[in-house]
Amino acid sequence: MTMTRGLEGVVATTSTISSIKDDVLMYRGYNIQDLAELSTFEEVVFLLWNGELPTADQLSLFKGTLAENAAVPGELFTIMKMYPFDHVHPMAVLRTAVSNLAMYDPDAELMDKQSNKDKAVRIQAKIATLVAGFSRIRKGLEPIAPNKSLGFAANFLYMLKGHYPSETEAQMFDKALILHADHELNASTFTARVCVATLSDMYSGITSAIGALKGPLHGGANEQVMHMLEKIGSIEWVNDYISNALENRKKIMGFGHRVYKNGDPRAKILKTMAKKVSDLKGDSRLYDMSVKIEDLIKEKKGLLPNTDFYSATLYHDLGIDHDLFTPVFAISRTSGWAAHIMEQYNDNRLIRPRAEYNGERLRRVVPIDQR
Ligand SMILES: CC(=O)SCCNC(=O)CCNC(=O)[C@H](O)C(C)(C)COP(=O)(O)OP(=O)(O)OC[C@H]1O[C@@H](n2cnc3c(N)ncnc32)[C@H](O)[C@@H]1OP(=O)(O)O
Ligand SMILES: O=C([O-])CC(=O)C(=O)O
Repeated sequence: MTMTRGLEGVVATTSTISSIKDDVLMYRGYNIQDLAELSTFEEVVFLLWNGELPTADQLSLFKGTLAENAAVPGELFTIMKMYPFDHVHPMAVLRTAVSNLAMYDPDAELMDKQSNKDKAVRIQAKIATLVAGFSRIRKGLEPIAPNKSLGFAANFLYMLKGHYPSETEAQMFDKALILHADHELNASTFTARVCVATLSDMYSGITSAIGALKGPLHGGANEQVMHMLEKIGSIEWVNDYISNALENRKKIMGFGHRVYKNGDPRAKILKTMAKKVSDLKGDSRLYDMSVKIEDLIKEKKGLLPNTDFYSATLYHDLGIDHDLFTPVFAISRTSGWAAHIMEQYNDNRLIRPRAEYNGERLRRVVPIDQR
């Protein structure tokens, strides 16, 4: 048996959903740069789940189905109102809420292909409503019902803020959703696949994936990037902060990647988007700080930003609360998780690696009165 720490370089499955090769990320063979430029999040979700981009008719039907399924049972919001808002993290709320959602789905345990596809639609549609609803509830506001005439991205921003986003805001958010939708066998997707490979249900798979995404080494890094920017405060303090952090061997959130060694292609696109939105806002303070941090980390450590770095500035400038950055990531990644869950079911085998035991051996049990 060979042991690889953190499973680095281990190929654990085959997949037709997304690929990373020579630092190019593709969904179903399409470069994400092209998808971000020429498609919408709904088209990408359809692509991930069906293997093909939709025709205009298919897209219209799919968008309608998502919109029809966006409302969540009122009981869920009643339960949310009882959460202790002062210390609960929105990712903990989301993890619980998605698990709770299963209780209100009479088909939660059905395992045939069509039932799983229908469940994927329901979870994808409702997860945005759950995040927006919680955000309002904790501010003492009532959740806003989904607006069926809006696209997925615009509807989320509308339910979150209570007013319609501008076309540019909706477009930038839509592209961010596209860029976060899937990423091969990242930790949360692997978690989802391990979970459902026991033939557990899709809600369990998505719930466990949310738990894995929450961590700061994975999706939780985008919120931590914002904490860092807040702590630094101003561009003139970047040098001191970063030098000090590196001297103390602290990890800089939003930098480094297990797979990309020459840069995360999503970070480059998100950087351009963050610039556009900060220009639009007329306040480039965070963007300028971010660029300086990027230059310094590259120079001092040779590390490049990952998807969580510039998405933080972008989400901030889109007016999203900082602790909702990771739930927003989860909204998008639900599409990828669901695609992988369905792929796992299609050719399932229990995922059960081995551990190389390196603890003590052949110990004698001493009775309790002699210990
Ligand atoms: C959507 C996503 O999940 S993208 C990733 C989001 N996570 C982050 O941004 C958190 C910060 N980054 C990291 O912790 C890492 O780069 C990870 C978790 C992304 C990848 O981890 P691994 O592949 O296991 O790399 P590992 O943590 O072993 O790092 C290798 C070396 O680079 C250093 N390094 C890696 N990332 C960073 C960083 N962000 N800041 C400072 N040093 C770093 C490590 O300290 C280590 O150095 P050493 O060999 O001298 O000890
Ligand atoms: O692939 C990874 O390890 C992490 C990542 O970038 C993602 O999930 O988007």
